Amino acid sequence: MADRNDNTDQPSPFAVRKISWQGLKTTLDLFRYLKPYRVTFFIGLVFLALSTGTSLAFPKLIGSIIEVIEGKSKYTINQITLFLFFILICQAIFSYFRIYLFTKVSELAMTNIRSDVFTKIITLPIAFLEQRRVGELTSRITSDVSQLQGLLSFTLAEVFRQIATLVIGISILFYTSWKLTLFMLATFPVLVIASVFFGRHMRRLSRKAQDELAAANVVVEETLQSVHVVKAFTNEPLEVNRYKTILKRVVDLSLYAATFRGGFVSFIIFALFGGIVGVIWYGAGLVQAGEFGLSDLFTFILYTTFIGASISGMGDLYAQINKTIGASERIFEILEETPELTLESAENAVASPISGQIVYKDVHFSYPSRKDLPVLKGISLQINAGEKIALVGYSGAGKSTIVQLLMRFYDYQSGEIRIDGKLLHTYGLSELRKNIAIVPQEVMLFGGTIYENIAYGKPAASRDEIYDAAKRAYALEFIDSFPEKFETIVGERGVKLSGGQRQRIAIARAILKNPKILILDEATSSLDAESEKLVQIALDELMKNRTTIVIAHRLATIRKVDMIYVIREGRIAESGSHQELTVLDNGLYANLIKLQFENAETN
Ligand SMILES: Nc1ncnc2c1ncn2[C@@H]1O[C@H](COP(=O)(O)OP(=O)(O)OP(=O)(O)O)[C@@H](O)[C@H]1O
Repeated sequence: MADRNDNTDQPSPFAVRKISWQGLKTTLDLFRYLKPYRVTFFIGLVFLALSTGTSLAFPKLIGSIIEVIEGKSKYTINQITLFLFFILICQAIFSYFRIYLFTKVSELAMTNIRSDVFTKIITLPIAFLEQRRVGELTSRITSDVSQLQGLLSFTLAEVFRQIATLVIGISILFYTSWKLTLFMLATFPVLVIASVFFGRHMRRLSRKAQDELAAANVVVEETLQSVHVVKAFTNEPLEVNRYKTILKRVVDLSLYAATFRGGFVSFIIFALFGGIVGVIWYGAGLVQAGEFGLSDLFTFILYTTFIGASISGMGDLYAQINKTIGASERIFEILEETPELTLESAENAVASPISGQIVYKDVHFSYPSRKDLPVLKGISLQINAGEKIALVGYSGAGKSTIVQLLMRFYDYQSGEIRIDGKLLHTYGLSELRKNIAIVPQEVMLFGGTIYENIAYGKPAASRDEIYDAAKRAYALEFIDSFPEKFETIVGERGVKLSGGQRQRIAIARAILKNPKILILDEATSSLDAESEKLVQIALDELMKNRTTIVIAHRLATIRKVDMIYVIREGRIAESGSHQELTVLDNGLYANLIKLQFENAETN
């Protein structure tokens, strides 16, 4: 939990900024995802234009009814009302198709963006992914893409409608009476300036509140993730207080923002209606002077309301577009990264035919996130095909790092790693990794059935192969003890398997993968005697005929290996067989054995 508040160096997703051309270009670039659906999109645009047009016809038609009342029209009230209904029906139909088509296009395009972003994330090197928080990457796929979808399904239509309302509305008004239009327009600058000024300040405040809310969510997320730790330390009150403190900041900020929003809305209502009252006052004078018909005044007032509403909504649209640009940039950032492999190459990869001889020669390495800190300082070792070696040493010595380099999770800086005499990077990534299986310390089970979890080792495996793997991993006895057997759901929402059972699932996975090279990261926590025995037999079965590197914690495994390498501070301090190393005077291994395995030996 040490890194719970380390998000300070990440730019806030709600940071306030101006719309930049570069950002706008990025957003437009993402429009290429619309390309496959351009015909549907275009038809949607036509419906958008039609529905905007019909809604703009309303004020005119209502004006026409007044004309009938004034006796200045050649139509009857019924005729015009009928026409109004006709327009209403048209508008309903147009709006329906506009919404349906835009939603269809945006859903399809967003699905493509989401799967592209996910594909990119999953094919990026571990070094890149390690530097990001999981939550941050998830939010790119969820909220950032949703924001973009909002632009397509809603904001775009609104921008179009409001601009059309402004242009067409003001043109009709000029045509009706230029004097009154100029009078009306004179009241607008006040509205515009106020809405820009207040709008900017309010956005800043609401973004701060959103930031705080996001921080509050992080507390919930992290507390739930580490709920065992929280409860073990009886720190429930501490977590609740932490949450409450942030919530209070959210409320304070929101209330402060509300005073501005309240003031702003009041002002807008006052200014908008004040403007309308002004227009009525000036227009009524014109009607009295005979310069202007009553119906025209009616039409005029309705259009003015439309236009006023459009202008006051502009600030909101600006904010939406701004947010969308931010979201697009974050999506692009991921899409532009260079992946370590392509999905196609991974799909078509077959394990390169190797025998499994491994050579490390003077390998130096430091992690990309801590370049100045050498972790491996000249590792040299040789493992012949089918041999078993153990890496032992204190925590943090570099044992896991040695095997991570073999999987090419990271690239070493100098020295050489060869498999069957060929340099590691001459193998394709997937072809290499298909040759290696890892049984990790902490076995991760995916939500799903036991069957699916074993099949993870070889998704194309037949039922027989999976049963056989489970049998050879000594997992059948516990799988059969569940009523649903292989169909038992495990993972977050399913049955909780014990440490030993999880390990046997991992062993079954590895058996199914059938690799030439096996990496065994033994669990430090000991299992009960019965589980331990079963796991050990299963491991022995798995290690047969495979080059095996064990990160060893158990005496039972260490005794059986051909060679032990003792790692200290990134170097090989001692190497030899168990017998050779235990007799070394003041030897590191002898000490380790004494410390770690004293109990095991006496058992
Ligand atoms: N992803 C990483 N980024 C930066 N530093 C790392 C990373 N992983 C490990 N290290 C550092 O590299 C050093 C060696 O770690 P490594 O995990 O290889 O040790 P280990 O011998 O396997 O320890 P353990 O037995 O506890 O797993 C440690 O100092 C660790 O802090």
